[in-house]
Amino acid sequence: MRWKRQKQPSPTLRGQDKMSKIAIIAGTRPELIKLAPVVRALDILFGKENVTFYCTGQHRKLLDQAVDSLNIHVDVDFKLMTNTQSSADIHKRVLTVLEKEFAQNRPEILIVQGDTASAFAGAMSGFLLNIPVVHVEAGLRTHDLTNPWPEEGLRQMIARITSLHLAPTDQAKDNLVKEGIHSDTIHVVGNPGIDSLVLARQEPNAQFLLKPVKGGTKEKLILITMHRREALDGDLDQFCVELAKTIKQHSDNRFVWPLHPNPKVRETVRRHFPEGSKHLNLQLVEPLPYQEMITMLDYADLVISDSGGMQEEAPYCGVPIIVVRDVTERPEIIDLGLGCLIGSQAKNLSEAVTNHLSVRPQSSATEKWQKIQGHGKAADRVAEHIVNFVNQNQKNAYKHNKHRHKTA
Ligand SMILES: CC(=O)N[C@H]1[C@@H](OP(=O)(O)OP(=O)(O)OC[C@H]2O[C@@H](n3ccc(=O)[nH]c3=O)[C@H](O)[C@@H]2O)O[C@H](CO)[C@@H](O)[C@@H]1O
Repeated sequence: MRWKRQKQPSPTLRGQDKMSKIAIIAGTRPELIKLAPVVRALDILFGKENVTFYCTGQHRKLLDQAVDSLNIHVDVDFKLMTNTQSSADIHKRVLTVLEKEFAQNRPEILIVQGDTASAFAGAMSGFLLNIPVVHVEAGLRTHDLTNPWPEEGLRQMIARITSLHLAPTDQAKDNLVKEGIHSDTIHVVGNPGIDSLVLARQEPNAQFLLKPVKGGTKEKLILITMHRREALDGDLDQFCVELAKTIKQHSDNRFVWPLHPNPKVRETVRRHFPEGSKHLNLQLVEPLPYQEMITMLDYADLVISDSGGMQEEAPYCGVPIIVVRDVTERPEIIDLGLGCLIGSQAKNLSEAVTNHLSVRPQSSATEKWQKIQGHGKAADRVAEHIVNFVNQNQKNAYKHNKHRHKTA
């Protein structure tokens, strides 16, 4: 996927005395996928030289794969990941490097996305240095601090220290208002991750799909991703038990599972499906480059997943999703009949697969979800609100300075 980072600022900003410096922080694959279109839109409005895309390197391999696949340029990569990193450790190191960086290159605003350690520590560094924080994907909630863990807690804490909340949906905005966030500071913008998806669908990469597994022509393709941390103490084990039954009962269909690199995920999965064992209709593969993943998704008949992004992307492509969790922060997809929640123990997985393979989601429901997600134009809305926010901040600062000079 190709996009250019342009140098000329738009007319919207030409009247300004000084060009604003914008910092954007990402640390993981999904943040990169969702922020790449935002970086591109901000480059156009503010000029590339005023937009710095920082990468903490919280997740190395998946992040590098996404950088390549999205062809996005990272300006500063802190390369923080270690093999033994704990959650506290990564938070501490992100805070430390950003404090040092911003002491030298202070941005006017700082943008974070979602609910990762990089997003939280990034927001915290802005808060502590008195730099206004903009939160993309604000307001997603399960209201259960253990699920997803630690993401739900991180999202809620980011909201407390954010100045501009860019919510993907009306529901997300309502969640924030109920938490006492002033509605003037919240804007519903859709999901910029879908902008990346729309672009990826324009250049399908079907390499992986061309490799036949069984030679069957009527087989349906079921795509699996599973990696939630709260599932690693038992639920993932139970999921594998249910999956083993399911692939047997659906032996005419093909199941493909790109395995997350987390060693705990791999070790659990390999205990149930050892390398070299004959599960002819289950393929365990390496994580797919983003573009191949989206092509695969477009070909898929069903998705089974605990991922946040997959809950947005599958329904967008009209592919039903079985969500292997107890709660979801994207209840709209269940309400619209685009998927179901079967619980983190995946009881009745096989039955759910049968049901979803026999009925496709209604196209009117898919269209509603596509509209909610912003039709691939969310990044422009994000950028527009950021321009207004920056302009407003500069006006306020000007008034404040004038007042100070008068009273001095
Ligand atoms: C439960 C939850 O909501 N979790 C959060 C989590 O992401 P989330 O749970 O979405 O994280 P994942 O690691 O599942 O990433 C999903 C993304 O990776 C892509 N993919 C997946 C497998 C593969 O082999 N190749 C590939 O490219 C998918 O197409 C999707 O775009 O952090 C995100 C970033 O802050 C947030 O937006 C989400 O809210």
